[in-house]
Amino acid sequence: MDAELSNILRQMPKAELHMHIEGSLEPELIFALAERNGVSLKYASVDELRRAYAFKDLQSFLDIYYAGASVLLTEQDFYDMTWAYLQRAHADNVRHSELFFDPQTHTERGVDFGTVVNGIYRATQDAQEKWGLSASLIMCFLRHLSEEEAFATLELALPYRDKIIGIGLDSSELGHPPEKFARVFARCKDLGLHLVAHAGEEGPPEYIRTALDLLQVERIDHGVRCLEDAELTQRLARDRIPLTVCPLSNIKLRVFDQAKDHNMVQLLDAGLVVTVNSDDPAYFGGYVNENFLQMFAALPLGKDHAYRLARNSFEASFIDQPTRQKYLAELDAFFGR
Ligand code: HPA
Ligand SMILES: [Zn+2]
Repeated sequence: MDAELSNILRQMPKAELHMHIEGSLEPELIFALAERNGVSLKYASVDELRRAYAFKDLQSFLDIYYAGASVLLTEQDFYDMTWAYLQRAHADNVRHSELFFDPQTHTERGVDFGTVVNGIYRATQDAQEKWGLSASLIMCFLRHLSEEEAFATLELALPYRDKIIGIGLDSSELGHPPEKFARVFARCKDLGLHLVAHAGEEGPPEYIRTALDLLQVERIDHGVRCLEDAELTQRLARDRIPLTVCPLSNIKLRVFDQAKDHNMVQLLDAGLVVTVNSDDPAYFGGYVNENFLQMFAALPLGKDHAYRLARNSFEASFIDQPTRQKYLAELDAFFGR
């Protein structure tokens, strides 16, 4: 890739819409927090932990991801993790980020819901103040747990309603279809929360359709398997339902073998509102710019695609209209449009 294009990808303003904050926990920070909190890990060193990051599918990743999150206990831990991510996002010229968090991973271990939200939220406020980087929180339900447990988590979240912009659905996709959570998503919609769900990462296109029809989500996280269903693909394009695609995640979790096999170009050619995101950057080999760089190096993508992907990221976001217009104006100026 030529230097001009790689500079454009690095420097263009962008939004990140699919990033699990627990997936930004770098091995060094896992070890530092384990020591600070007296938590023992089954890995002897940072290197040994990093060597375990050879995944064969989503579940083999999730097992390690939940083990890594076990070092998080105090509000300061959640703050430090979030601050480390926001610094990297700022360095990648991310202007706006929507962060997923998984409260059940922590409340199950006896960590208070408020400890989780307050630590993450305080870091987002500091990023706003320091750099003007806007960030908001999307609370995910773990789909391998029951709908009843999701309802209980929603109850815990109600006192923090003003700190949460939306609801997502993550963890093991196969065998846990969207309809399992139809009622709790309906309740979240009544509360005025934005709705998204992981669908069509490992699961079939049918899960994308049921996420739209039964959960009424506004965006699909991943969604790369939509192309197996032409009618669904047309619907996503016509209704401008954004897909938050995570290229390095897809490769690490064996959804595609290599970067050159990714279907990003086909998704764009189908007229879909594609965005590029890092998913779990500490585990998958890079933050958002690295995802752009590796896709553009491997696929026939150029400057116009860069503009379109950055534009999509702001259009697909849940930011207020004046802020969106401000970011889009900055983007147009950057590209001289
Ligand atoms: O990519 C993912 N898929 C499902 N659940 C997750 N939780 C963190 N990352 C992921
Ligand atoms: Zn994800």
